[in-house]
Amino acid sequence: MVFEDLAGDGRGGDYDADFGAEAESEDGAVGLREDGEMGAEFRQVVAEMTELLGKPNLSDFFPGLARFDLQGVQKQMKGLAKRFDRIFENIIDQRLKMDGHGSGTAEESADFLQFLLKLKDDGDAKTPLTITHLKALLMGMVVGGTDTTSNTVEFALAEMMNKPQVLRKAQPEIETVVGKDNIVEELHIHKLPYLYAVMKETLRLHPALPLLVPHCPTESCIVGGYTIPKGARVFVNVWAVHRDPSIWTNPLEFDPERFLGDSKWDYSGNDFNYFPFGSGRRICAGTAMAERMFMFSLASLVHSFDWKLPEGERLDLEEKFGIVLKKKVPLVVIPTPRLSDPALYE
Ligand code: HEM
Repeated sequence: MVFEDLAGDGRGGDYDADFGAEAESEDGAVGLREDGEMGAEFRQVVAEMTELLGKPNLSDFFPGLARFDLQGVQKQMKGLAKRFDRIFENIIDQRLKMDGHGSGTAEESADFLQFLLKLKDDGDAKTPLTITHLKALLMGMVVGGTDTTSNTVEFALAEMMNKPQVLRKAQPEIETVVGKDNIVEELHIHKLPYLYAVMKETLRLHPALPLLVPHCPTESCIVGGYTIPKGARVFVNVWAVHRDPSIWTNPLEFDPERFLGDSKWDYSGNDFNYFPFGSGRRICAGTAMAERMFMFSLASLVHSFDWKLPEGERLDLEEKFGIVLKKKVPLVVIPTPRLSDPALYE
């Protein structure tokens, strides 16, 4: 197994050519053929949407030109939104059909979607949850939470391989909590302070959204002596703040230790020296999930495998700047199992 392209975007060529995963079902409905194909299409739409979100759009800078959609960004985005919608409808339909047959299958797989559908059915007359809300929520989660988290895990592993003493410290910590005869489970991840420091340090050096998301004041205001006019597009360069030598000692060094002990840094959004998840009312809605996904993925990778670079490969930590920060060259590494029982890998 080669661990590569965590972001799932190592694609090239013509995306539309791949958008052929549709088939006419017996009842004439157009649907996606197989779960696997749906998964591939899904990953592709997420990647395309993330890329498009980061594309500078003339219409944002010259609103008078917006109706011409000169770069076709709006048109492309509408197309992607339709593709997303179709995928979600398919998944929801499948789930509702399972429910309808009363086979018990849906109950067995009581997952987040199941929970949302129940919430919709139970209904709250004051703030009803409709299928449209539900689809919007799922879209927010996948667009906001997929590439951000996977890119952070990829950077963390790359940094750990670049600094083997970090890996050598993380592995025994996990081993003590989990055991070499066991795989990582969610209950373990709260007992790994060193790995948590690795996560914080990765988010300092490589914040997944280096300029946060564009903000726009509803009223003119003065910040630090500068007037920010109503409606201005404001980018906050958290990437630069996280590397500011007046705040951080050796800012360019990957050093998880700085987040250990009585470290005062947290990312609750109250400290404008360290805020990888943003701040205020629009702070990341998925911080808790990001923590769990990151910690679970990285702990599992580091606990279950030793990692090395392919023969002759050089470790490259360069970043590709965009609205979502990612590695310029995807990490390609070779895992070697390290757990005591091969059955744990089945
Ligand atoms: C390492 C992982 C992640 C990082 C670094 C991150 C970072 C951010 C940042 C910086 C913002 C903008 C905050 C601002 O401008 O002040 C944001 C917004 C958001 N994030 Fe995340 N995020 C991550 C994972 C997730 C996950 C897993 C989800 C969903 C499950 C998620 C959902 C959202 C949503 C919905 C918003 C928009 C919130 C709003 O505008 O009210 N994020 N995120």
